[in-house]
Amino acid sequence: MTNGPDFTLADCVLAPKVLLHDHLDGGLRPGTVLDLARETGYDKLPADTPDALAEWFATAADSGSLERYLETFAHTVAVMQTSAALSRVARECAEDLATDGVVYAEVRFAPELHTEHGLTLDQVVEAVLAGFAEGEARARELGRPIVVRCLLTAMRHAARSREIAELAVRFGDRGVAGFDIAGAEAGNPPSRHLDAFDYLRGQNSHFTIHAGEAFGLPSIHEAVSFCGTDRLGHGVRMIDDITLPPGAGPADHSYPGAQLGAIANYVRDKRIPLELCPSSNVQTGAVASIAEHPFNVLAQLRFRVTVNTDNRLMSNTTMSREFLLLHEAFGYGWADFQRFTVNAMKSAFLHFDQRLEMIDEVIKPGYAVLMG
Ligand SMILES: O=c1[nH]cnc2c1ncn2[C@H]1C[C@H](O)[C@@H](CO)O1
Ligand SMILES: [Zn+2]
Repeated sequence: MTNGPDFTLADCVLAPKVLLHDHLDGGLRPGTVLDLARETGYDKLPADTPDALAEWFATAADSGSLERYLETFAHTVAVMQTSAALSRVARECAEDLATDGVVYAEVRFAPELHTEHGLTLDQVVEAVLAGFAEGEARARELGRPIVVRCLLTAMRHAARSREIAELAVRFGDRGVAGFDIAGAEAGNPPSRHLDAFDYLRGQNSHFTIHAGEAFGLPSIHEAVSFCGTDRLGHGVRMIDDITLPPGAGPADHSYPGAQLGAIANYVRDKRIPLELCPSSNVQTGAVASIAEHPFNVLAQLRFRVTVNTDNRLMSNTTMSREFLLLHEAFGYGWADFQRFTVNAMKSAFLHFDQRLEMIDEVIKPGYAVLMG
């Protein structure tokens, strides 16, 4: 790997970044959670100042279990039940990502979780799209242009995936780029939702599936081979299908002699993107630490790795911070980050010409300046 100069967080902010895996209900500003709770009469928040609330989310999510990590979303989802709240959260999300130097983002959320106060699924999606459009406009005014698309998530323990898939297709020309399945992985295999995936394939639509996060290879195998996913949400457990030679470690950067099993070979051969989320994986216990994250092995073995935040509030993180953590753990330089960013842009649910334009007009020129 390129051992670049020592980076600061500010350097990482300057790099153009592409974010494919970020949850809208996992990225609220703490102050906004408090404002919205006050406005809607939600009185169950565990803290009453932005700092204390930020601290609570980060600590509670740091649980070592995906199930307990997911419990923290009760508070954010509770305050995202009106059109005004959804639009505000989406607008601030676009602004925050743009300020962090993200140039293209696909932000996901589950419409079915936002109908408790009577909104229809269509109204939920319309409110979020309006917020993203406002945020994009403000970012443009501030000279930090960003393109934001959304992915509609269906919860894997529920039974509304076909309906949400149809919603995604219906909004396909209005800013919804694809579909996703999320929630507690164990006991809820992706093949439960084959009907939705078959429908999406029939519509030539794109989807990603959370797989290989809390649960291992069988989940990845189903997502890839039975469901035909375009990308893997996390996919970090892909490492379970790779045998490294004895003694191989982070210092041995090229991992010669690594043996790939059938699933790992298939995912790499087909260039199926891995939406890796380093900090989130540490919090849910999928990996022990950033230094022990398989990111580097997978990158060295030329899987199509991408860097993502998952939930900025729960992980108290940003894309720039994830870059910095990877730099500190593995010594990545700008050439590496350009590769991961181009990987992500190639994997976006946009048309080919749009992806190419972002790579040629925004990403490569941005890194050329940094490497200059
Ligand atoms: O990392 C995750 N794995 C599985 N499900 C997740 C993850 N992060 C967020 N979610 C769930 C909780 C949210 O309410 C839902 C929609 O964004 O997706
Ligand atoms: Zn996720």
